[in-house]
Amino acid sequence: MIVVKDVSKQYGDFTALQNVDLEFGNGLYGLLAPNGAGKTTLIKMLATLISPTKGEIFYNGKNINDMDDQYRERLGYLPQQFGYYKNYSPKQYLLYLAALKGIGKKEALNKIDELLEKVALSDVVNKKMKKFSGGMIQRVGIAQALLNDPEILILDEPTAGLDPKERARFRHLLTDLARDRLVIISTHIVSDIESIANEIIMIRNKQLLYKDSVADICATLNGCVFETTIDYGQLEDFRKNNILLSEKQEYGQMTVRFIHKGNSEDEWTSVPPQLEDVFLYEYRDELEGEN
Ligand SMILES: Nc1ncnc2c1ncn2[C@@H]1O[C@H](COP(=O)(O)OP(=O)(O)OP(=O)(O)O)[C@@H](O)[C@H]1O
Repeated sequence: MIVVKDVSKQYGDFTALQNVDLEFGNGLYGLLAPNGAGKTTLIKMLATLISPTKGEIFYNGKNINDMDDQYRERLGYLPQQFGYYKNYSPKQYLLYLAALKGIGKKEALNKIDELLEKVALSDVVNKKMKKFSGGMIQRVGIAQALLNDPEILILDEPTAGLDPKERARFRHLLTDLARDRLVIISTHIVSDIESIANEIIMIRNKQLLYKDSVADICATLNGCVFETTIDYGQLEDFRKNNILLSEKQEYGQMTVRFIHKGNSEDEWTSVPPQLEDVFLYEYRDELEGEN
């Protein structure tokens, strides 16, 4: 189990994270927040690439920085941008990394075959990676993170740039990997993790906002999410009085999904909150500039 205890991280005068407490057991955890919220900072601390300015991180009761290699032997990590050699085949690349990790060649070859099968790249083991799609490269990235059979697997925005089909494949793979290990994946895309994460972690204003199941996080907006149809001309006023989540134009009218706390109106339909609703609601200030 990993315990993050009262961890803060400063970059010079800038505070990236403040007083974060977290616990991770086995299973799949989705670290969900907009860009710049501090996901990579947390992940780099969990991977011992940077140290907390304050607080400690423990693995099974021991400080991970003190554990040093003992911890890293148990860790698989895929950074946001991972370096690979495009003229190498996946097999050559993984053999090279295995050698760096001190894994013997025979053992490495067996392991590499097994891993490339797991990430569905068996038919391209000897093909140069320069022809690979973004999804295929990310799967090579996962395979390299699994070389040492890690108890902990940490993936920083692994679905960036993937198409919907690759994302779906990724979700299956992650579910499979999380059966017998701790998997932490960071993303700003709700649908990447909504259906697969045991728990979602949300960070806002440098602090932990939620660490809970999707159902419990959604329940924070129970009774507050509605849909209705309005005339296009009413949209501006509607925006002033409600928090708009989405709008769709249909036959000259607008179907809007929105949040309203307080008395509702008869023509509004109350709908069950989705994780996307909570995301848009909680990060409405951060997301404002993006649309
Ligand atoms: N080395 C650094 N020096 C100074 N500020 C940094 C450094 N690394 C990150 N930051 C700042 O800390 C904040 C959190 O960055 P971080 O990369 O952890 O966010 P993130 O949620 O992972 O976003 P992204 O997905 O864009 O990487 C940002 O405001 C960022 O500019």
